[in-house]
Amino acid sequence: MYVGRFIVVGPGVGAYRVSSRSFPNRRIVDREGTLTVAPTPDAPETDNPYVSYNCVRESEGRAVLGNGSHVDPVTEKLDMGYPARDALATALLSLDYEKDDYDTPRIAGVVAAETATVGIVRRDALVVEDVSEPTLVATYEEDDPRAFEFAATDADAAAREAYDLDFEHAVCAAGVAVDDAVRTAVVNGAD
Ligand SMILES: NC(=O)c1ncn([C@@H]2O[C@H](COP(=O)(O)O)[C@@H](O)[C@H]2O)c1NC=O
Repeated sequence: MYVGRFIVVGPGVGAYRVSSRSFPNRRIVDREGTLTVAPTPDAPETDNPYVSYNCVRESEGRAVLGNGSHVDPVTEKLDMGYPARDALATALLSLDYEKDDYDTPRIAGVVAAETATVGIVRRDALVVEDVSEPTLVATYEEDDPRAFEFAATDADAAAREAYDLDFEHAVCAAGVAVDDAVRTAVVNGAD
């Protein structure tokens, strides 16, 4: 099954995977703790505004994950002191779903050591909820957050598990683990 981009978030652990039919020539680059989805050097030029963005950022001991430019305002709202629910709701609603051929939803999560919050804005809904166990939400098909079996407890394992999940067209994945610090890891398919 093809679900496009997806996140899995739960207290203390999270992952984000880029799956892509249309733009497979991409990778995740680690720039001092901010993880950025970027084209590989051999990628064809594109004017699609939705395929390069920060997919993981850190805010005061929490990790923010998501599939587009909304990751930045979610992080900035957290920095300002907004609760995770409000940071997600504000940023997702203001940017809304992507204005592409698929009305692609924006998905995001905030992972703290003991808590996690997941969000999606689709054409028909804005959903933001606190979750107490690993929870999946994706851009297509799996676009209602649901509890999801996810064994990883550290960042490397989370990135690997997300990359290896049985959804089509894996491109690259990021993992996060949060306890007294935020740790990140990356798996790039091209490596
Ligand atoms: N975040 C991403 O990495 C991303 N990659 C592709 N998209 C959007 O989704 C559309 C469909 O892409 P695909 O056929 O690869 O699933 C693209 O035209 C683009 O507008 C993205 N936007 C949201 O997921």
